[in-house]
Amino acid sequence: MTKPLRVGLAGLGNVGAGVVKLLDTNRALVERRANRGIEVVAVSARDRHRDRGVDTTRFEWVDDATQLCHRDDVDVVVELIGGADGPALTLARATFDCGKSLVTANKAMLAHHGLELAERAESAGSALKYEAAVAGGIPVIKGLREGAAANELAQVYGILNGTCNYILTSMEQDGSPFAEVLAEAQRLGYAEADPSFDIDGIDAAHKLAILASLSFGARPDFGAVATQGIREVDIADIQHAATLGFRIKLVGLARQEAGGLFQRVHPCLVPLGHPLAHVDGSLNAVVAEGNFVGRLFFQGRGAGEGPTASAVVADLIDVARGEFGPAFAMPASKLGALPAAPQGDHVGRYYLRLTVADRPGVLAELTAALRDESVSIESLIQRGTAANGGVYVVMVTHEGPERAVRAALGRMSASDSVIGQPMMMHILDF
Ligand SMILES: NC(=O)C1=CN([C@@H]2O[C@H](COP(=O)(O)OP(=O)(O)OC[C@H]3O[C@@H](n4cnc5c(N)ncnc54)[C@H](O)[C@@H]3O)[C@@H](O)[C@H]2O)C=CC1
Ligand SMILES: N[C@@H](CC=O)C(=O)O
Ligand code: NA
Repeated sequence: MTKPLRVGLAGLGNVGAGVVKLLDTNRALVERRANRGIEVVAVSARDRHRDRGVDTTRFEWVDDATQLCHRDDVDVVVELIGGADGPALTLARATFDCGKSLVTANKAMLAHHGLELAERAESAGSALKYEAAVAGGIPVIKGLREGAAANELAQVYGILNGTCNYILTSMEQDGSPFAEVLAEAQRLGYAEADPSFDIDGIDAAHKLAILASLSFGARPDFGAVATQGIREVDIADIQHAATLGFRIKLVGLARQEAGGLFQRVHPCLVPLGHPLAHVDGSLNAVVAEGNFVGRLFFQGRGAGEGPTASAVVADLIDVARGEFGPAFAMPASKLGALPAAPQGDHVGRYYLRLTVADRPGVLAELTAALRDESVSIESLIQRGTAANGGVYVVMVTHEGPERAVRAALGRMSASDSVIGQPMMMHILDF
């Protein structure tokens, strides 16, 4: 049998410790599948003595993670530090400079520097593998890069952040307060080091930039993703949505439109009949639509130690087998800089929730604003009393350009009758 693949592991947090546990538990199986052993030889983290629930003292300790790739006894580096820049990026560059392969779960780094890293990997004849970076344990990178490679993809979208999905599901099912559920998601190891990356949609946007690159042959471009998180989603919105036959999910969506590549992360109303509506807790799901394969639906655990380690070790098995290939859908030199589609051109139905003073004539004011922007309404309900003493007015528009709906909302917000910030959300209609 070929000599074992020797791993230098940078980062021993949730995911790093999970990788060590998985390799311990499934050692013989991994060896059979890779046709050679996979052995961690050296590790690096911030704190040498922390209890990680697994023995890491048997590995060589390296204070400076960058040194891992320079060691003669390391064939492949696994980067599980995190962060778009800083030590993770330094290590990734150094690994390719050393002519070695890199496995990473770092979506932030790939969304910002994916093209550069793919070019470096190709020049070095090395592999850049990142299955864990998008939707944790779900094999969606392999699914799109390999399984769907023969298809023209019309759109790719899904629930890409386990922490947000866990929060929205708990708010809906138990009425739990936002802050309490976020703390629980952190305890369970789902959240990013800075959880605002989760709740502000940034983490999902990192993943969407990677999915868009794989799906449309674009260079990963985090800056082109319009991003809105879940901070403004109120428990009242969740209840109104349920009354109307929807669930609220944070959805990342990329599609080719007439004006270019549309990329957005935003809370959406998902009809109960759509499979995404039933993806709950820390589960993630990705939908891709190909011109020959039709609709693909990937679902599974998107965050946490075990599922993420599963994806990291799957990549290590690829490297052990010598299965390299381009990092994204095609060689880096062929990835295009696609123009971004104007967000206002997006056509769809929208949910609008306003809190208004309970007095005559208010509804007439609101409907006048909609009429002036040529937005037509499919349904309108006035219900419940908000905490600020106003009443909720909830509307669902007919399909139309987003620009017009935003303009109408702007007019409505300017009215003295509207209290506080209105909420506007997209309805997922495909
Ligand atoms: N936790 C999850 O469910 C998932 C995490 N990821 C990604 O995996 C990566 C790791 O995430 P977690 O394990 O959750 O983070 P974590 O915060 O639990 O662990 C980070 C580790 O990196 C170490 N570290 C920090 N600076 C370092 C440096 N300069 N040199 C060496 N080690 C250093 C820390 O000591 C710690 O052991 C991140 O890129 C994250 O976005 C991806 C998918 C799921
Ligand atoms: N913080 C992320 C972890 C996985 O990528 C999430 O909650 O999805
Ligand atoms: Na994955």
